[in-house]
Amino acid sequence: VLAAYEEAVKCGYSGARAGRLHTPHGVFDTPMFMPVGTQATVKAVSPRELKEMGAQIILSNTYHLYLRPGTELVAEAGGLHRFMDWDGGILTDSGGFQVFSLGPLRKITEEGAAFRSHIDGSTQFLSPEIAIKAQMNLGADIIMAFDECIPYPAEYQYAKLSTERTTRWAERSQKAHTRSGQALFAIVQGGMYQDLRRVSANDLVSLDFPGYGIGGLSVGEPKPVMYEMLEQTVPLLPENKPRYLMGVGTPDCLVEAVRYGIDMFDCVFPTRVARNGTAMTKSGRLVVKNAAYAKDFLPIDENCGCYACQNFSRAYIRHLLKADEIFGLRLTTIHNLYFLLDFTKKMRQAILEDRFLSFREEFLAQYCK
Ligand SMILES: CC#C[C@H]1NC(N)=Nc2cc3[nH]c(NC)nc3cc21
Ligand SMILES: [Zn+2]
Repeated sequence: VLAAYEEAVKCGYSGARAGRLHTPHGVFDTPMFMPVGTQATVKAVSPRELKEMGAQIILSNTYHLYLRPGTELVAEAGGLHRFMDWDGGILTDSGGFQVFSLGPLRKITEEGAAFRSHIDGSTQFLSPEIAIKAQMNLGADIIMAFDECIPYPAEYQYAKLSTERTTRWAERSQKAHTRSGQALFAIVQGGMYQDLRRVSANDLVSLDFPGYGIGGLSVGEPKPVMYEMLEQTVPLLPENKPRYLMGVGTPDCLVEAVRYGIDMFDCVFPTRVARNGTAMTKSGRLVVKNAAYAKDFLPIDENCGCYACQNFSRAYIRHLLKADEIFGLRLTTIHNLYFLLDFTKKMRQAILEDRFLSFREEFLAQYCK
């Protein structure tokens, strides 16, 4: 039950694999894309629409919910599933990344991170113990250890000390985690240093977690560097445990990461670009707002099975976006989420039929970032 992972099929010539993730809210297929619902909602879409498009696990952020409305309040409401009426899987991030990327940082000590709330400027403090207690209150199926995020770029010495602290904090997260039926994943750090990545992975594996996140990639480094880090790190993680590449990403990154053996992804990209009128297609991005589509009565993608493509034209969606109609954002968001969910389903099918490498070749040949 603890996010037990059973590997169904391993693709011969790469690390790609298709598996199933067991959680208290169901058994879910991997590779999987998790729509981001930072503040207990996936922006502009309802839980019913998420179900309809095939979403299995969604992500929420402890940092945001801790600051507002408060994780105790969510616990009193019956937990995050009840609060947002979502009966699928939920993964919560620990706040480690957001503390470093959102709140004006005050001070990091061995104890934890002091910061100012980006909402009201109040002084706040997160530690492994506080972040784990907050996540137990939220009641997600999978929760993340509280880590210290290495900025990019970072000096070797700084990256080394920070990675070692993340491992100590992972152990403290483990000790603070007392909720059964809920899986705690560790987060592999190490910046862009292969040796630190290997040390981080080995140290966390010896602490024995039910799954492993990989953090600090896709932060602006050249893609070959990201793939090099994956090649060095993923093989050190147990084959029978899920690997989650945090915050990634675009379809080309997904297909490469799956090739190296990544099972789970989350990314704000599809929902974020949808809100400025950009649709994702297998040939790259389509800016529906462009004048070129004013009289284009075809759907965004004729082969797409989503609600937007089945019922509406580019001209109509462009009209809504130009008129600042909320329904326009809803349609581009529905399409982008469906596109990524369907893409991971296609990758899984290709792995099961042992044709993943040709699937990857064909996709990359057609897709331009
Ligand atoms: C360094 C580090 C780290 C990771 N630590 C935690 N707790 N969450 C993350 C969320 C992310 N989103 C993105 N987007 C590119 N990268 C992420 C990295 C992390
Ligand atoms: Zn569509």
